[in-house]
Amino acid sequence: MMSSSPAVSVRDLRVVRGGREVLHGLSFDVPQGAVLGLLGPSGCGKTTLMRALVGVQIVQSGTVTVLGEPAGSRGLRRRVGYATQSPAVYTDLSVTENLRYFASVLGAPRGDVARVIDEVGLGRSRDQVVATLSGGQLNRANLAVALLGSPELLVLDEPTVGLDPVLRQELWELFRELADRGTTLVVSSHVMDEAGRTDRLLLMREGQILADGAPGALRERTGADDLEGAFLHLITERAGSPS
Ligand SMILES: Nc1ncnc2c1ncn2[C@@H]1O[C@H](COP(=O)(O)OP(=O)(O)OP(=O)(O)O)[C@@H](O)[C@H]1O
Repeated sequence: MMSSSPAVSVRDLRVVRGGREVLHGLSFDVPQGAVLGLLGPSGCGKTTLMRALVGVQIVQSGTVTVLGEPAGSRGLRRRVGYATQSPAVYTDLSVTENLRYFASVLGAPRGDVARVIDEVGLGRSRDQVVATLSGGQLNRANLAVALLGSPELLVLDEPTVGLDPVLRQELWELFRELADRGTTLVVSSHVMDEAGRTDRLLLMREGQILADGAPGALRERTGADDLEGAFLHLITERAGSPS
């Protein structure tokens, strides 16, 4: 059951970067235990929005409430996990050494290290130095850090980039399992076929929300066979309507 109070609530969020407004007044909620997909072309503002959710982005105006507190509050530090696009792990340490280090920094239980290595499927590479991992393994090591401490909200910036279809599927299964246990996930992607695995989709374009809803409902509303078609339909519709 999803709880009635949303895990994330964003109202009229405006962000300026490099002297230019890049998020133009976004509003949306993410229910607890939902997997929200953030989709849109490169540069549309996905990373900026995620930075605002974890509280590392200076915002011009609007509010971002996470688990009942303003984004970035001290009390949220252990309750929110964030995996950035560029891996934060140390290249000269092994996978296990990295996770032990981050577990101690985050105050996560030591037993978490083995759990998260298993969850991301890096068991066979646990003692490998990060510099020698493949791109996909590196991605998963980075994701494992975000899973330490079992945060209630996971914000994952393109976690499946560079992974083969089998690994991508495994990771989406993990996201689903985490959501079933009550974790809320915000996952960005620019791969449309991944969007169908989410509970809710936020389609973004040029710093605005084009659509917000369940993948099936978006397909139905636009009459498109797939989400790629739905996305294109919405862009055309928007272009044709007076704003
Ligand atoms: N440090 C920065 N200074 C100035 N402008 C920036 C900065 N970082 C991002 N931007 C601009 O903000 C806008 C949104 O960028 P953002 O990284 O949020 O997009 P994105 O949707 O995550 O793209 P991608 O999928 O390529 O990661 C872009 O126009 C980008 O050029």
